[in-house]
Amino acid sequence: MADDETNDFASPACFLHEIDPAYSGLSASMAWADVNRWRKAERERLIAERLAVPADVRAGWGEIIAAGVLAEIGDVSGLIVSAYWPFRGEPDFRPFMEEVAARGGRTALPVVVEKGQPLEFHLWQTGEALSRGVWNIPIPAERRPCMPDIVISPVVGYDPACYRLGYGGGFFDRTLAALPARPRVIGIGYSMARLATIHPQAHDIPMDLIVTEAGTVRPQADVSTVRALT
Ligand SMILES: Nc1nc2c(c(=O)[nH]1)N(C=O)[C@@H](CNc1ccc(C(=O)N[C@@H](CCC(=O)O)C(=O)O)cc1)CN2
Ligand SMILES: Nc1ncnc2c1ncn2[C@@H]1O[C@H](COP(=O)(O)OP(=O)(O)OP(=O)(O)O)[C@@H](O)[C@H]1O
Repeated sequence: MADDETNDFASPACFLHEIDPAYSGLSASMAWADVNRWRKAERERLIAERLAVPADVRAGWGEIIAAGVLAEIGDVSGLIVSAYWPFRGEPDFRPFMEEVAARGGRTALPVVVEKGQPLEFHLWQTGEALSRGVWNIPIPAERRPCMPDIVISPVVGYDPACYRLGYGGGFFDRTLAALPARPRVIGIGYSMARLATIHPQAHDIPMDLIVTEAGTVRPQADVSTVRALT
């Protein structure tokens, strides 16, 4: 057979582009090995792109995002809110933690106990001592494990179904899967971190919503559910 005859059949026609991007089912379009490779490359690209944004612009976006989260969570008195110590150009949520404390909430930081294991959350508020944990990430010096009511989860990338791409440790997914009660999980990031899909896998757990400087993203499935009910 001549080459040009086989070419018609070399790869099947792909209609994936016709699938509604709101489709939040698991990605069957790529094998995990390919998804994993793609995620590695996307993480590098997204981190490099956000670090290329001037620090003062990022800081301005961070303030807008923090205000958006505060508006979203409302009254936090009596609640435990976990945030994070920022690195690699993540929005700086330390002022947010101060604001939560000023409003009567308690704050916590995530702690990597061991690679491949769920995170722990430990109470920490501004001014309290920090020590260095795994990967030198600052963690509370005093160990006071807690169960947060709200978890703020910084994203490297996100998609319209509110799936989160992180740094590749699988920590938040493992943690949410292991917690006895599910906290409210708010992903936060710059709108430039948006991806059409992160190619969700069985282990990926979507955020309840994602707050960016350009607005709030809720899983599109919710939108169609609401439409279907009205
Ligand atoms: N600010 C902040 N703190 C956080 C998180 C976060 O996303 N942001 N985490 C959210 O989960 C946890 C830390 N997650 C991390 C996951 C991977 C790497 C990391 O450096 N990974 C290496 C690869 C390591 C490996 O493959 O073994 C790398 O990227 O070079 C760092 C932190 C807890 N603390
Ligand atoms: N609940 C789980 N149980 C076991 N392995 C898991 C679980 N969740 C994630 N993993 C594994 O962790 C690895 C990284 O997953 P993934 O690419 O989703 O990380 P990520 O969400 O970007 O990272 P992070 O949450 O640390 O920021 C994968 O190999 C995945 O199979």
